Amino acid sequence: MATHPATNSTPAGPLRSGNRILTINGGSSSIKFALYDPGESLQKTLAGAIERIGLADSSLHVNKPGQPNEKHPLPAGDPATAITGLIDWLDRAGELGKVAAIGYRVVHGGPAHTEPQTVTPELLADLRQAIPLAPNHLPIEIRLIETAAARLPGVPQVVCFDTTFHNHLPTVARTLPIPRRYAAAGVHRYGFHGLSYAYLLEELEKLAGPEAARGRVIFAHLGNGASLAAVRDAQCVDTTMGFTPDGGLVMGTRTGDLDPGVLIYLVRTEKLSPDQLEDLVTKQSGLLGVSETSPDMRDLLARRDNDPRAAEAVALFCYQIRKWIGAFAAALGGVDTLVFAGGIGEHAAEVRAGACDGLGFFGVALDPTANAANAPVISAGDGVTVRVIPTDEELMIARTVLRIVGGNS
Ligand SMILES: Nc1ncnc2c1ncn2[C@@H]1O[C@H](COP(=O)(O)OP(=O)(O)O)[C@@H](O)[C@H]1O
Ligand SMILES: CC(=O)OP(=O)(O)O
Ligand SMILES: [Mg+2]
Repeated sequence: MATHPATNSTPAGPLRSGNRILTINGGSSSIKFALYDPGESLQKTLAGAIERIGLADSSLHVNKPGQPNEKHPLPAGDPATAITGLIDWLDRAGELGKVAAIGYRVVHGGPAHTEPQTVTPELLADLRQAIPLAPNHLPIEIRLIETAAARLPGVPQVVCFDTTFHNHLPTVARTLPIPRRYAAAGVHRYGFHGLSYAYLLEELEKLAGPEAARGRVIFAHLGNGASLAAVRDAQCVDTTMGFTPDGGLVMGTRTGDLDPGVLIYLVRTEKLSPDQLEDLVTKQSGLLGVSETSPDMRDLLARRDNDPRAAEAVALFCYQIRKWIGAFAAALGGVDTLVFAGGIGEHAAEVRAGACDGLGFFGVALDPTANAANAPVISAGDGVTVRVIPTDEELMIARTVLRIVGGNS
């Protein structure tokens, strides 16, 4: 196959202090980014996000360590416009010329790509083939890679997959109960949010020691997309998301697990096309569908005293997390540590309290004051240690880039 220079990224030698690694974490409504100096301690020099992509009031938020946060209007009708705007802004800010490598979070690499690697035309072709496995994420992620590569030709690019953390799921957790021939074609549980889980596991070891990190741990990554992972002896033994990031726990706009009979019913009675069905279960459902107002937990918590639909959406989210904690406690044979992370997990005390409510029978009890303060440890008593750990997918991407593209000078 002919190579396209803009997307044929090969390592360009060791990264040096003063160079920058640009990390890009693209989602359906936001793009998070960061710049790292690849010197000794891999220091973050700048971070930010483009939010509300596709809406009239999209904006660029920038945070430089030790300086007040900046917010700039940035027209971003679609992700390609957003990334172009970001690159233009980095150029004006004098940062673009320092970018010596780019790392991307890519949600799904399909069956063929589960380990981080440099970007090649062949990889991009395979990612295009894998779009039906993550239709809400992959088209955007591919556009981001292509657009950035065209603006920064010759700069090495590395992709890091969300699925890598779950590569060794036990067969019993990996298997979906459909005819075996589909499993052979790659239809099985993959699991996602793996960069976040890998970071949280490392942080847990730093905070609580190797024994805790090798114990029975349940991680709850609760953001717009949300999942839980059960980890024992530092290996993932099960996770809520499945073949696509649409499964498992109810999410902002995604159903999570749903009786397949509902899908058959909708196709039969409403004559929905595959695209319409996808839009229904991935964009109109979840917290948005139940509340009829918003997919955003902040909005729902603010409304729930006056709007029973918002209250029901919050209650459903908490109830499902509690059920998954119970299920994963069974899978692990008990729980030593429970970790909350992600925008909701890190900031919404009410959700953590709701999720843990009634779990005292197996040793989960929260300290209400610590929980309200989003403290690092929010449990009471000597049962399960419940922690809040801010996640950092960007740092995991930067570390991977450094490993693949070249060491420190
Ligand atoms: N202070 C807060 N209280 C409650 N929810 C919050 C708070 N801050 C952020 N969130 C929620 O976190 C979610 C976004 O999480 P995030 O991890 O940033 O999402 P993603 O990376 O999946 O786009 C939204 O539902 C938002 O309302
Ligand atoms: C996998 C997934 O759902 O990612 P996000 O939470 O970023 O949408
Ligand atoms: Mg996220």
